[in-house]
Amino acid sequence: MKVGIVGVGMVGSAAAYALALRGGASEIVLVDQSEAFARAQAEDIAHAVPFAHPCRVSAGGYDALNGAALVILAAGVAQKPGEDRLSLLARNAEVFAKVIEGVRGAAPGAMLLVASNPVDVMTGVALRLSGLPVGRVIGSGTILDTARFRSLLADHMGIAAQSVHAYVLGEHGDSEVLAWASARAGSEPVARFAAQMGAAITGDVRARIDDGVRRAAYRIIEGKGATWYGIGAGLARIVQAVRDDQRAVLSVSTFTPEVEGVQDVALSLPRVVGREGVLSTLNPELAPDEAVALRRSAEMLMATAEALD
Ligand SMILES: NC(=O)C1=CN([C@@H]2O[C@H](COP(=O)(O)OP(=O)(O)OC[C@H]3O[C@@H](n4cnc5c(N)ncnc54)[C@H](O)[C@@H]3O)[C@@H](O)[C@H]2O)C=CC1
Ligand SMILES: CC(=O)C(=O)O
Repeated sequence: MKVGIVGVGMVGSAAAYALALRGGASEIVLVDQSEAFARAQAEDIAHAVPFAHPCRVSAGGYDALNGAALVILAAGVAQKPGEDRLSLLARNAEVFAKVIEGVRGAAPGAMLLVASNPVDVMTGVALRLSGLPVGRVIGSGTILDTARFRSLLADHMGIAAQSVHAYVLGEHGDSEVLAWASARAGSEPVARFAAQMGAAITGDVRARIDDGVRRAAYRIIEGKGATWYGIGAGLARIVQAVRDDQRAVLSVSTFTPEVEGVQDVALSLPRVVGREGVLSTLNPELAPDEAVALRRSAEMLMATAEALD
């Protein structure tokens, strides 16, 4: 499958690298406002290919995206230390106006996978500008937050993150909702599993994990300027679900007709992802406080998207 990536800074290049290492694409084309920068990234990533899977890595202008089945959008500005994701909206919406015109001109059939922040609102922007069907415009949403949640729960219980099934819902951002009530380890509710492992999930543990997930980006950006490895792997995971029609359950963002009484908003819920993009949406069991928090997150995202119009 040919995959394009527009915006090949930290996030776009990490996605390309993860795709190359995982064998997630037969061809990867990098596009950036600086073509020289994209060429340098492509050359560097191509040198990892002999250690991984066969894949052609190149760079070019928008026309090089012709024939791409999926294009990752990671162009625009990123947060500075202390800045929140929503503050990027006006600048990145302007960037998307140009980027989506270029992508649609060269690869009208390509599915769009949005990473630029604030990713939920940008997913709505991409949907509107592209005119594509809803299921073919996917935001990476909380795929990264869900990975952070699973990783912290797994560390606490001393088990593999792959054995933890727990999702972060709503906004990829400050109002996100950790869905504790539906979290499982193996087949057990996570609290029961943790108690059996001698690692009870006390109020303090829960607060520490919540902070660990919700504030992760702020801490990492403070420490090294940006985040890229986690999201790079998350984007590659979504691409593989599409490429292999895996029907994997992933927390990704897409335009949602109704959630907790809020209509027509892009946010994350667990979705079944396959070749045609988002195939269906699951509504996980929520505790009453989680349902209220999800409604608030949805309302905030909707108000933000409306303010942009
Ligand atoms: N969804 C998620 O979980 C995550 C999202 N992000 C977001 O991803 C985006 C990219 O972040 P980084 O890679 O760290 O930033 P970066 O600054 O390293 O890279 C952005 C790239 O976009 C390019 N660009 C800007 N305007 C463009 C245009 N009009 N056309 C083509 N290329 C253009 C720049 O030249 C640059 O190479 C940010 O919005 C950031 O907040 C970052 C981490 C996680
Ligand atoms: C920057 C960002 O959105 C993240 O690492 O979660």
